[in-house]
Amino acid sequence: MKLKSKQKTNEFNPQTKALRRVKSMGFKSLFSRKKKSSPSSAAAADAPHPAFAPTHSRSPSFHSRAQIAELDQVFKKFDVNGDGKISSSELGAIMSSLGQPASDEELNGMISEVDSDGDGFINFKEFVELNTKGIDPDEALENLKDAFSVYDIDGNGSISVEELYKVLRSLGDECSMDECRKMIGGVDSDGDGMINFEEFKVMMMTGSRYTDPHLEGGLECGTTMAASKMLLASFTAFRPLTCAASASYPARLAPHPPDLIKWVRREGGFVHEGVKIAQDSSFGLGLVASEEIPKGSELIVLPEHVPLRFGLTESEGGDGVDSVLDNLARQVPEELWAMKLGLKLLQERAKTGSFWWPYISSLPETFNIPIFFPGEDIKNLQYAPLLYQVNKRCRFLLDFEQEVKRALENLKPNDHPFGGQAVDASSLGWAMSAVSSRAFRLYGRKLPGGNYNDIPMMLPLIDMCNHSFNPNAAIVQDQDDRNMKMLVKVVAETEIKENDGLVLNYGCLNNDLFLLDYGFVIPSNPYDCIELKYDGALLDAASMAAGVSSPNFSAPSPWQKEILCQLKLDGEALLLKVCLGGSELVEGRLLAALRVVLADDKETVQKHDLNKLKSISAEAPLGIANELAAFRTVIALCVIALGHFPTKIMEDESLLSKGVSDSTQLAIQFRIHKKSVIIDVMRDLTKRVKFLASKETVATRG
Ligand SMILES: C[S@@+](CC[C@H](N)C(=O)[O-])C[C@H]1O[C@@H](n2cnc3c(N)ncnc32)[C@H](O)[C@@H]1O
Repeated sequence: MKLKSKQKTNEFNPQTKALRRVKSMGFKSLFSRKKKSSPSSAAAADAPHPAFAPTHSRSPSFHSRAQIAELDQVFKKFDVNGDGKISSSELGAIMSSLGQPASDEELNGMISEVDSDGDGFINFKEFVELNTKGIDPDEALENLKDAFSVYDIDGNGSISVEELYKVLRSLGDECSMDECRKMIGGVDSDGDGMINFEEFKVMMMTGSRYTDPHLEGGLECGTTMAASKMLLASFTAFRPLTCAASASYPARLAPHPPDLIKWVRREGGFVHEGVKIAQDSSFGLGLVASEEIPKGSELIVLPEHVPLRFGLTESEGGDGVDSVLDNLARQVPEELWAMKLGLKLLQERAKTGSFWWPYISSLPETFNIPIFFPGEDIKNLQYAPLLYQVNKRCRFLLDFEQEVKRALENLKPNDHPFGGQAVDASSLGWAMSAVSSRAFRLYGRKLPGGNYNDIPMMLPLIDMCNHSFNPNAAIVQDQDDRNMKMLVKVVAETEIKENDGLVLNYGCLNNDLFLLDYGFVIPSNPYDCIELKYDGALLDAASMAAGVSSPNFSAPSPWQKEILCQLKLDGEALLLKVCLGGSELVEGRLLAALRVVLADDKETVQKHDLNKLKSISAEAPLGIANELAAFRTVIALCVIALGHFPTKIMEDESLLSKGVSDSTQLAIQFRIHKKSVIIDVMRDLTKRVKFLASKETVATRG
């Protein structure tokens, strides 16, 4: 089924739009000014700037002395060497600080577009002209919104003194809190001590206080300074990678992130009227149905530009990734793919005016996953295979931190992919966890052969869906053949009742993966299992404990060895990890090995195909006695495995009942579930043993 695209163009995407315009239209677009298309306005746009020829002005808001003073200040900041003109390399620095690096050729093209005197530089007159003519009001408003979001760090719709202070200081401005207070006071027309968007707009457009036509010099000065500094900051600021703790639970990067549903709709996506974001008592935020929704309904449709991906070039519909990031990503092992996309996420988190900021600001500030557990709680997991994975990830992050530092150390500030900010193991860990707990691996574009490539993506809003093995919604992808755009949708798999959460199945995973990647575990998870090493000596011990006389797992006969090789439990291509539990109960390779090594008749074994020997539902293929010996050996193995846990389930439960930290609670729950898996396997096999023993007795009697 092909979906009709609901999306027109990327109308509300200032970031992509700016980039596209910069690349295609040149330097003027850097300041997001657009000539009007009507002949009269085009003519007006070509008129000299009011400051130089007031009679031709069509842009009264830029007449003011304050405005020229602001532009002068901005010009001086850009004109790094102070020679009164902006050179190609200075322009390159600006572009990079905007996260849009340009080649020499592009830079020269941009300069020549505005360089009316043809000297290869942009002088102040050309700069003012560029910034003041042919302004499209809608677009100017959009740009102001972007600029406003730079300061409105917590996204609550107002710029506080602290926010202004933080942003200006982060730009190296030595301003004091007092100065920031004054700047805000000069603009704050409703007197609430903050700048809301209306006040910001007036300040940026007029550079003056709109409530009072008889401005005092001091006030105007304060306002002009604020506007000027903010204008500059909006071009060059970055988002801090560290974040103050938020009071609300679950803590998000911004305490009051924007409404993601509105954002998705604004971006041309679709969100069903009956879908709302709500707090779930145990799963954090989630999506719920505020009305009954019929089966088959589309719940969310994301246009192609909304998912956050790594490494798609512009021509592929992405926004490209810079070479520093690319080189770093190459050093990430495939199994830690989440770190690759994490690099991109971190870059966007640091970037001012990132298109994805409304989404990123709503991400959790921290993740309760084992790499962030205190050492004591890593030990509390009590399960070696998981401890190994956690240590591996921690070691990777520490090593990767060094790689990142090395890659960033000799970079020019403007080439820095994270806006000049230091990136350490914990910020890398945040990004990796954000991706591992929220990204989906979906189809990318259709390849020429008709196949699709597989791309991890972060899906804003869709990733608010929590997990269930009995989902009521599913992700569907559709390519709109007219524009080859890939849409990602969530569709109701069942009828959804009012107040039901929308839940997706994240995958049939064991608790190790749920804990490592998502920070939760599932009781009675049908896919949970325990991992053991196939070890001849251990199996001999287990077998003897089960009453099997002289088992020969340590020294199998040549024909048994041959079969063990086929099972990868001997020989060169060894894969000694085997599992108990999960849907198979006893992993087929282990079961076949037990049956074969406990059999002493080569001919009987060779009558059977290996797949039959691997199957637990094949009823005692090598005879009841052999099956009983195999199952009893597994039960004894389970007893040994249980004995490896330092605590018993009852002790764990008693600890939980006393009240412990979140990470201790998770670690204890995890180990309880692992022990339960072992106990369940023992229980199931004991039933089978009883049944087989009764059959054996009947057979013997018979
Ligand atoms: C893709 S996000 C879902 C949205 C998330 N609840 C939030 O607040 O943003 C995945 C995270 O949700 C939580 N979660 C989802 N399903 C869960 C479940 N079945 N049990 C416990 N936590 C769950 C976990 O914290 C997980 O890392």
